[in-house]
Amino acid sequence: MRRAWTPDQVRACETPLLDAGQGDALMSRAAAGLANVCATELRERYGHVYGSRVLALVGKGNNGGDALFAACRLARRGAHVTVLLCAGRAHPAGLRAVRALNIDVRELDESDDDVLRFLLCAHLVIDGIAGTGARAGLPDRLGELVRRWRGRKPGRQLVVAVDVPSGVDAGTGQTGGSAIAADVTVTFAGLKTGLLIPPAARNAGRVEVVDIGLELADEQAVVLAVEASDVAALWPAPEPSDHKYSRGVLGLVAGSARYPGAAVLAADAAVSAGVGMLRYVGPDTPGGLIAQRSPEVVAGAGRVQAWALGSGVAPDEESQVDAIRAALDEAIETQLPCVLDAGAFDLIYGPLGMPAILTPHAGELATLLGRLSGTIVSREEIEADPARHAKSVAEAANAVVLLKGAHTVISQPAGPDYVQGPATAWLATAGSGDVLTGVLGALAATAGRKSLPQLAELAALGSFVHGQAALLASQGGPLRSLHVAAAVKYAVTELRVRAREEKNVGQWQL
Ligand SMILES: NC(=O)C1=CN([C@@H]2O[C@H](COP(=O)(O)OP(=O)(O)OC[C@H]3O[C@@H](n4cnc5c(N)ncnc54)[C@H](O)[C@@H]3O)[C@@H](O)[C@H]2O)[C@H](O)CC1
Ligand SMILES: [K+]
Repeated sequence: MRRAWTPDQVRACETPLLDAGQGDALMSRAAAGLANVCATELRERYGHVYGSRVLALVGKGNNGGDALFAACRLARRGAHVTVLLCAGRAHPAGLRAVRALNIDVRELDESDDDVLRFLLCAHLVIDGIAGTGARAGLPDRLGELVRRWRGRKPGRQLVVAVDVPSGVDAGTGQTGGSAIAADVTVTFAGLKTGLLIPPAARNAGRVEVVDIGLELADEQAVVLAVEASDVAALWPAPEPSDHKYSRGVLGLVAGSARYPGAAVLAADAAVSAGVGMLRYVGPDTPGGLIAQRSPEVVAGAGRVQAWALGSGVAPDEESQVDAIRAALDEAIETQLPCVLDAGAFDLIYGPLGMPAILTPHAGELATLLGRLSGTIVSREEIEADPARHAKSVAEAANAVVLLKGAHTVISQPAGPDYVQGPATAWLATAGSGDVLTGVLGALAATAGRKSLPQLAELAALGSFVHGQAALLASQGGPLRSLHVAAAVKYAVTELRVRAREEKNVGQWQL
């Protein structure tokens, strides 16, 4: 599991060490780790550190201090380093250290053209403008220069951000008018929440964590991300004694004559994800199509352990809307977990009475926000701060909210958020969401877990595996949702087999 902490949590952890006079030691470890990553990246991209042109953008705080000491280390290894002071002043000891090495130190009072020339000619730009002490957005002139640089940046140029890309809010993940877009972010002690949360997560590039001797407690992390090594342990696997009913039955109310495909895709995905049994509730079209493609599926209502409701159901499909309403009533009585999508959102007016995962995209989340809390927000506003808006709906609906997008944000009323990064942009195609509903439904039915924190973890797991299945289906090219549904089986299998091989254990032990 990837874990991230807020800047406040990191600072609280740092305070005792600073009080004990360890500040310089922390910065020196941070700078050493940063310089090592820079050197490795330079060698990989250009073959050498010696002779490479390095530009360090340096702000007035400790983030700039890290960049200055790292610049010294690179200069000692033969790099041609230029320091650009972006705020007039800078970390005093760091500045003394670069001056002692005769490193070229410039200020922002150079002309725009000169600054741009430095930016465009460097092999490597180190972004030490601001770190955890920063607000979103860069000051006006700097912001404008960074925008112009981004527009003309040479493809091979490397940008390494110190701790967080400058211009992003390290806590909330918001970006201001302009922000640095890094290839690599070298972060200290542990991930900051803004490195996982979109839109800032997009600016971070690959994130490398450098150990500087701070201990952040795993259980206090507030943003998590499921990764490949988690899947074997988290994916609900059958016991030798299981049968189809004990394994978990999913009820699916989805699709309509107008949108039959949604039901076919959700059903295919649920079967592919290894549900004990799937009961499809709905009209002959798409029922007949499902039966043709997945003969395992049983038609008609019956006992289930979870419901997946709403994909491909329009508000005027009365019989399907009634079936969703009946399923929700039953779920409230028996506390069955429900996965709600598309047409099911129209039936949500307040806190839900059963454990549920809602799977809106930004437009649907905006509608839900308006209905549940009277807040009018646009799709764009949601995309600028998805974690906050997902949390508002999670609280108002008392449910897990999985907000679909390139990054998937999973929020719950009380407990950590999860953010799953994009697997492949080819997943931006019709039917992706229906496949996800099927996967989540299968997980809810087979996991036997019902608390909202448990459902949030399942939602993150389902989202991650959905992405892995998309990678298998895509292989770097276009994909069909039907193939993503089929690939869910292979994604889970591959990750389980890999874990077994790594742990060298038998087939029932994971
Ligand atoms: N956590 C640790 O143990 C360590 C952290 N290190 C590094 O220190 C920074 C945090 O340093 P701090 O001095 O608190 O703040 P910043 O350098 O991030 O910001 C300083 C300064 O910048 C101005 N500012 C605010 N917003 C912006 C902006 N958007 N653009 C430009 N300038 C801005 C503001 O006036 C601030 O006061 C942490 O990230 C690490 O890199 C250590 O060195 C290692 C130990
Ligand atoms: K930075």
